Amino acid sequence: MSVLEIDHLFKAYGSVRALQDMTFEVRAGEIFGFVGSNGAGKTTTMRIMLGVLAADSGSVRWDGAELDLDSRRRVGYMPEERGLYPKMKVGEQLRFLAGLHGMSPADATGAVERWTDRLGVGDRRGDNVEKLSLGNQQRVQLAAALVHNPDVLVLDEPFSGLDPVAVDIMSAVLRERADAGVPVIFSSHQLDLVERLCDRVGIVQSGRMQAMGTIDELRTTDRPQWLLEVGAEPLAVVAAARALPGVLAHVAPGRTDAVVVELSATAAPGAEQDVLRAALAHGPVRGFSPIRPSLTDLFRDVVSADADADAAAAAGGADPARTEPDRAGALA
Ligand SMILES: Nc1ncnc2c1ncn2[C@@H]1O[C@H](COP(=O)(O)OP(=O)(O)OP(=O)(O)O)[C@@H](O)[C@H]1O
Repeated sequence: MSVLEIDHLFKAYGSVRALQDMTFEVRAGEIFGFVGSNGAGKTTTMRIMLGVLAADSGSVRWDGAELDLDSRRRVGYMPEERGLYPKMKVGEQLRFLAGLHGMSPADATGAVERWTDRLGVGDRRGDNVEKLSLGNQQRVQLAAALVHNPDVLVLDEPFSGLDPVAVDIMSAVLRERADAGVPVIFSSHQLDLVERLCDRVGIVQSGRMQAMGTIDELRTTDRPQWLLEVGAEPLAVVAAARALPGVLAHVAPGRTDAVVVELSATAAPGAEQDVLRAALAHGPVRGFSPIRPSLTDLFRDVVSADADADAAAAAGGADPARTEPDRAGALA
């Protein structure tokens, strides 16, 4: 299967270490969400993937071969800073870009019509780009990334500033391209959208891939939590749960009728059922369900773990070139 491999990229801008061993892969047919705090290194990685920027070391490979000038023509790229000529007509500009990617004028015209119609800007083909709203310019920018039917799609924040209808159109287009076998990678700060749309997600921080996997894999933890909704007396239930080996419990924050139960590694298999039985012995149980962290929760965990590691390094205790947190290695 074809794979886009980002392999041990390092990049510094003067004293700023933007990428420090950035490594991950995007498989054919998957949508990969690239998330991270501001300044984490997403744009730098994408620019290196496109050859717009040179890495200090490391490589980017597609199908096992290092990306070169020729193979990069088969990549559709949507740069963060956008790259349209404001005073050029939408249709003319897209045909020009398609031509640069080697399409014949007839094929280019057909593709431009198809994509502008699909993205809802077909009636703006005769307008200068600068006359379009920012959201519509962004739709044109996506058309520019798609017009030459690329084998790989790399999109830097394609969803920022789009209205909900445009988000739906863009999401459907990305899913369609992935289903056609194209690896799709995009960066975004809209984590709900990433959670909904992506097959796998990579969370970057300080120029490294800190956690990677499907949302379900990222949620997997050796300390599963459950929410136990009880009629009354949550403290009695907390005490009963804590009496079981390896079980931690506390009243759910902001609630007077619910208990958070956490099973540590020393809890017996199926200990949650023992907790349930213990709670039922105290009164009715209205709900009992696993707590599934959102991508936003997972993201916060990664970022705060990184901040803690930085603080430890600053205090002189830890190796600044620390190893990656647990999730990264386990799920990469
Ligand atoms: N041209 C440049 N010159 C100097 N430093 C730069 C340059 N471009 C990026 N950086 C720095 O490199 C680091 C990574 O930046 P990058 O733009 O890759 O992050 P990002 O994850 O895309 O952030 P954002 O989510 O804000 O777009 C940051 O510390 C940034 O300030």
